[in-house]
Amino acid sequence: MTEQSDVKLTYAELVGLLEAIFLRHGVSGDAARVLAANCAACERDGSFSHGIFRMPGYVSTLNSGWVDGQALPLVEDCAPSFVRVDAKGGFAQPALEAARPLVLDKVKQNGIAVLAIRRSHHFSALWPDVEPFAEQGLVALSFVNSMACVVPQGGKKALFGTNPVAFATPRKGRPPFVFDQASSAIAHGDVQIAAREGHALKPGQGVDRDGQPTTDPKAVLDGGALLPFGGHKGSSIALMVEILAAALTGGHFSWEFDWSAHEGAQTPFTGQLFIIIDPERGGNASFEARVSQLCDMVLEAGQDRLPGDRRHAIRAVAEKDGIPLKGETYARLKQFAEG
Ligand SMILES: NC(=O)C1=CN([C@@H]2O[C@H](COP(=O)(O)OP(=O)(O)OC[C@H]3O[C@@H](n4cnc5c(N)ncnc54)[C@H](OP(=O)(O)O)[C@@H]3O)[C@@H](O)[C@H]2O)C=CC1
Ligand SMILES: O=C([O-])C1=[NH+]CCC1
Repeated sequence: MTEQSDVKLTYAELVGLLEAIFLRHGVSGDAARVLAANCAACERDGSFSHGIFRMPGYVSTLNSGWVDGQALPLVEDCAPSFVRVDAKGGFAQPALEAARPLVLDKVKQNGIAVLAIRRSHHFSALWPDVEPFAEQGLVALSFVNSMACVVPQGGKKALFGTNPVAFATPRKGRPPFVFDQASSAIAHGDVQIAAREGHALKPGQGVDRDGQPTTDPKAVLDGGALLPFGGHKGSSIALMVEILAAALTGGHFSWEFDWSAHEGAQTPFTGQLFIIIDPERGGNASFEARVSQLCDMVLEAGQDRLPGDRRHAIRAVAEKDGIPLKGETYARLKQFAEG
């Protein structure tokens, strides 16, 4: 195999390579492990806008000093069902890991827990944050805001982030049902990929720097903005995410942080909120079976597939054959890890 030929890595091999990159660029051992597993899982599952495509952005952000890879999250037990974490300018996922035992304990005791993370950087997909809760039999919701690049419905100024919402629930006999979606018409990562690959956007996804509708991803990235999905409805969801992920947690709104002094910085410095529920407290012993039944009914009613089906199909192939990487991408990752 030459450096330039395509390669296939196991999940463990990809995690190891990404972990070496994070460590090489100043991230603590605990955080490097969490971030590498997160990013490798995105690549394995075909979440390509948040898999290894993001590694140059992680590296340039770490090199810029914008994020603290060594931050030690401070976990605060503030009420019977409320946990707060100050991520102290580090990444959100290690903050979640630091809080997880206390959150699970509170859900067990009280049936529900809210986890509010502030002063955190989130640069990934949300589904890896919620899916593990559902694998433990819990229902989980999460909200994270990002960087101002979405204009409110009918507006002229980018104010909201692309602000995704993720939901996960266990279901009987199958992997959890999970959806994870931006509140913009398209995620910023997919606009970057479209620009790189020379694809046009769909009408209604973005505007140029003069506020005129455009399908040119470069015009969106060069001073333009994205639109909320579904007009005023997506706009309200984006607004709600700002309230839950930033106002409620004590993090920055998407328009509030200033990274201009950190050339190469790409990770939004905001907040993240989780709501975790024990469905057993609903008193319905057949909850998981009811969810499965509902999912079947949706397919029977004519929907092509359910959210998560694409990811699980790609994951199954990756688990059998390995995670495919282009040779040049693999070579670049090795350079990041070694050079
Ligand atoms: N950290 C951050 O600040 C941000 C992160 N993001 C991330 O970007 C990623 C992409 O977001 P977005 O572009 O909105 O995602 P998509 O529109 O691609 O997918 C959204 C959800 O809908 C499902 N889905 C897609 N197509 C169909 C279909 N035809 N039928 C049924 N279900 C379908 C997906 O499942 P499946 O995965 O199986 O295709 C997924 O759960 C997300 O993971 C999000 O968390 C976005 C914005 C900001
Ligand atoms: O794709 C996206 O919109 C983003 N991903 C990380 C920050 C914003």
